Amino acid sequence: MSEVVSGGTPPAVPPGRPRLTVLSGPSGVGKSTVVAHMRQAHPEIWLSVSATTRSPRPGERHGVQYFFVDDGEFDKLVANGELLEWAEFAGNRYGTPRNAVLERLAAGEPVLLEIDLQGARQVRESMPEAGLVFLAPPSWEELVRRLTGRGTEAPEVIERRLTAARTELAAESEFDHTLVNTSVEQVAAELLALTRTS
Ligand SMILES: Nc1nc2c(ncn2[C@@H]2O[C@H](COP(=O)(O)OP(=O)(O)O)[C@@H](O)[C@H]2O)c(=O)[nH]1
Ligand SMILES: Nc1ncnc2c1ncn2[C@@H]1O[C@H](COP(=O)(O)OP(=O)(O)O)[C@@H](O)[C@H]1O
Repeated sequence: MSEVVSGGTPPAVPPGRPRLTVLSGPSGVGKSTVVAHMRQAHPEIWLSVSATTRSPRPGERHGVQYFFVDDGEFDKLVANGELLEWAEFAGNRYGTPRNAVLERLAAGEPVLLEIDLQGARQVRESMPEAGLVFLAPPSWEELVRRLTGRGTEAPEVIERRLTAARTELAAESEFDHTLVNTSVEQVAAELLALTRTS
């Protein structure tokens, strides 16, 4: 007869070893770059694809970087409870589709969310076992350089994002871990370690 240890299926996420990791940090700090670098070598880390009302940048594709939806569609996602969290950021709305995340977690796979501070706070409330990681710039000047140098936003959009960045940088202490994005390779390795143990 096989031994019954706890009388049930073990939880997909053992206590103290959450497999849900949230990565936040100011726009332009390098979140997408670091995540892409990590996932190139470790595609098993599943990255949630968010819904957003912002317009695609050149090269972005529906269902890859984001699900690009209009205001009405986003309203429906909210009304139907289909989002795990959502927030308005610099004039657009962004949200994490709930079911896909829960399915991956139930399957025991490591899940990564790349979301803003407001979203990170909501996840902390609804899924306190999540590991919250803050990606910080080496300096304010370097953040401005990266955001401007990326060349994807108009000057007034950059200004909005830098205003949000001040609030986000001030909230760093709410996170479980801070990684400073000086070297993409190094930070990607540190993030990988956190997705496994955070
Ligand atoms: N709350 C929340 N924030 C998101 C979500 N998806 C993306 N974001 C955040 O929205 C902000 C703007 O994203 P984006 O327009 O792609 O600009 P970028 O991060 O500067 O490349 C970033 O802080 C993202 O992390 C989401 O599903 N929920
Ligand atoms: N460690 C780094 N050193 C120098 N430039 C970086 C580094 N990480 C990212 N970048 C650059 O900074 C810009 C913003 O990076 P991105 O990944 O788009 O940021 P985010 O996703 O946080 O908005 C990009 O042009 C990217 O190539």
